[in-house]
Amino acid sequence: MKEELIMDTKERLIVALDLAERERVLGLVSQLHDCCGMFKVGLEPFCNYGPAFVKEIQEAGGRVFLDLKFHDIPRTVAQAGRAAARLGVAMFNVHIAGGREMLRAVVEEVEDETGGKRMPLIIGVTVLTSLGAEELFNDLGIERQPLDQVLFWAEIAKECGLSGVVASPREIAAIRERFGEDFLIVTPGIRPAGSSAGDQKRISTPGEAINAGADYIVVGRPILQAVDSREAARRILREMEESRDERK
Ligand SMILES: O=C(O)c1cc(=O)[nH]c(=O)n1[C@@H]1O[C@H](COP(=O)(O)O)[C@@H](O)[C@H]1O
Repeated sequence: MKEELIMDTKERLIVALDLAERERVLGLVSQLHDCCGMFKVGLEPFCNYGPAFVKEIQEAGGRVFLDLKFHDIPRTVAQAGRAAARLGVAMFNVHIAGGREMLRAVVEEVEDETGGKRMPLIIGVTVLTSLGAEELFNDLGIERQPLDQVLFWAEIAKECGLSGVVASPREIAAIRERFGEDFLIVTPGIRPAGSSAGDQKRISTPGEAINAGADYIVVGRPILQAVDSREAARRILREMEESRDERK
């Protein structure tokens, strides 16, 4: 029974493959493919191994979240989105800070590429989880508090037809309340009790994120750096499962 529940919850766990060693990454994919819903291929593995690597993960049975955080002029991002759709990724992301025209252009181009069928989820990055109020103001000149800025950008993402947003655990409840159940929330900055925060600032445990209403959680180092990565992933799944039970 518990095993069945875990299988359901596993779709919500995204493992970030932030590693440079190709064999290690492929080893993790085979070790973890039955305890997570997607593998996130971000800048590090993509710059090391390119699109062929995405294909290799897909051939090994993994669904891919392509995390390249597109942020450029509308045409460039739209064409990159088309290429991501052709790669067959399940999800990719763009910075909402690129503006409405960029966001609308990428949605349109991906719809055109896929004919609206089997479209990848397009997720908007709000305020990076490594930024706090101080950096937001001092480094980006943004006077709003992180929560207000996230809600401001989430509104734009929704208006432009994105599937949802990436936001830290601290903003999940407010996004859910304002934008409803159909707007996806993808949450990195996840740290099981006892893990070190590293460069992340706005963090929570897996259970807290699920309780607050996250659809997906993204976990990198707490799984990658564990002595037993599979056991670490399964422990996170158990915590997520317990929190879903509490939320019902
Ligand atoms: O878009 C992301 O996935 C992302 C957005 C964000 O605001 N913060 C953030 O940490 N991420 C990604 O989520 C992952 C978190 O990794 P860990 O901090 O190692 O669990 C990294 O791959 C980041 O690139």
